[in-house]
Amino acid sequence: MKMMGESWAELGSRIAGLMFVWATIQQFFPHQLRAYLDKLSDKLLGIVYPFVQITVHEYTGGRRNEVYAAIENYLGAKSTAQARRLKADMVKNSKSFVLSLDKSEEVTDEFRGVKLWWVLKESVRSPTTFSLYRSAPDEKKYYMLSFHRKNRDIVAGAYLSYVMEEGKALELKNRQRKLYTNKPNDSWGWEGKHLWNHIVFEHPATFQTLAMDPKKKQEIIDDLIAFGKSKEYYAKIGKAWKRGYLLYGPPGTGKSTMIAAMANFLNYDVYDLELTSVKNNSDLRKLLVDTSSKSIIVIEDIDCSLDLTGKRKKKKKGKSGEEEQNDPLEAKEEENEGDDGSKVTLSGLLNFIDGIWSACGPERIIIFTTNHKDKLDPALIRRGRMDMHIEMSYCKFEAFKVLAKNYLDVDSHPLFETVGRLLEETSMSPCDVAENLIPKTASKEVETCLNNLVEALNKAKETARSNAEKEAKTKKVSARRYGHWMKMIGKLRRKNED
Ligand SMILES: Nc1ncnc2c1ncn2[C@@H]1O[C@H](COP(=O)(O)OP(=O)(O)OP(=O)(O)O)[C@@H](O)[C@H]1O
Repeated sequence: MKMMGESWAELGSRIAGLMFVWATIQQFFPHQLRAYLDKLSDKLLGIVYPFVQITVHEYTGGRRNEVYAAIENYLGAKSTAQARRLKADMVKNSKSFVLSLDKSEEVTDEFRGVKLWWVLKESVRSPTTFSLYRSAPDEKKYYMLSFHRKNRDIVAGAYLSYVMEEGKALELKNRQRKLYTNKPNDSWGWEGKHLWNHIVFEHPATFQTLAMDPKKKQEIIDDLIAFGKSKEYYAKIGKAWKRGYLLYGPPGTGKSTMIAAMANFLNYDVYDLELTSVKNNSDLRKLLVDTSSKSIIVIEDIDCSLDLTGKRKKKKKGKSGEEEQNDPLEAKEEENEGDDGSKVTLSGLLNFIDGIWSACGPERIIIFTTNHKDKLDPALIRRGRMDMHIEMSYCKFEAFKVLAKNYLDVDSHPLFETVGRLLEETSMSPCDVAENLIPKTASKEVETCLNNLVEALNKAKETARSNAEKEAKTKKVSARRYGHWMKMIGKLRRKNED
């Protein structure tokens, strides 16, 4: 049995054939009669066949058509529910196989009350065409969309854009994400291409498994959601669509885990930029330009990557005490060279974040991590550059509950109260808490694991107390010595005065 759209498509092609014959015969009619017959045939055609068809071919100009790929994705979900015959393919860069319509299958769609029919068609490529596009296969596949001509505007305008957007979003959702690391400059490819190595990004961290204060976590999630939806807003205010996050806190508090959770949440790629292997500001710019949108660019331990503090050139004081401009050449040299031999400078990095080059692709996030926020130049982390400063702190009770759920699959236990009290009395990173929750023996009993943690927390508390005592003692001794020396100096002064 023929389907609705397919029958219309067939009827359409038959009518097209008739129209061709009609057009050939018309050549022999006088001019006035031809114009009249043209009008008449248009009217007749409108009555017999009120449908319009749009075809989208898989290959155009020898390349795979992006629109075709988007339609394939868009129809994939609908096809699963409607079509009798489906095709399963493993698509490049996709994490799962993709279901799509098989040949001559039809899918019905509805958009703002308008009914539409999609059919996948296939014809054999003619030998001449094939020789032109050797990379394309023998079969010529195309989607045919049929709809009533009264809906022409809505389909050509809103519907097709909607299909493209949805198809691209689905492609993004199904694709395999990547973790990029920058190659050393001497192994960059021809014409400065292939500047990054990549592997598949498969980090399991999510916001659900991230141990931190739930209120703070929700704030970050809300911020990310708002960012993802702010395309129009950024365009309206005339700012590049990007956002900066500074993650700071002691080692093992989850800064890297947070980045992985963010990337998984947004479905973004991650570019892990190792600043110490970047030769100069110009290479830094090239690396930035070679990143894609929907990505997170990370510079971990920014304070250790380069000595970025105080690199900004201060203006020299002139004799009059007024500030003078530096010699332009000297300024340029100093601008281009750091103290540690590396030539990436603070100003280069600032340009990287918010210079004109940083707007070369939309929807990007830049993250810096550090264990020492106070060591960073304020210019680098001021609001607007690093829009949100996120402190990753030592483990408190709320964060512990997440870890207990992750590692022991428990929501409560009589020992929770003791753990909560001890976490208030001592500082232990989530990394160390997690480490102590992992069963050390064959026994995987919750009680044993929690007791291990209590023991570790008591030990940490004791170590902290004795360290504090030692420090206080050292300070007391220093103060005594200081008093003694001050007395001696006083005595000598008095003697000299006498
Ligand atoms: N907040 C957290 N939530 C869940 N797991 C955590 C958290 N913090 C640390 N961990 C665990 O500890 C390990 C180390 O944490 P992570 O590397 O994210 O810390 P970091 O702050 O980036 O440390 P560093 O400053 O040393 O790079 C992670 O693999 C994770 O298993």
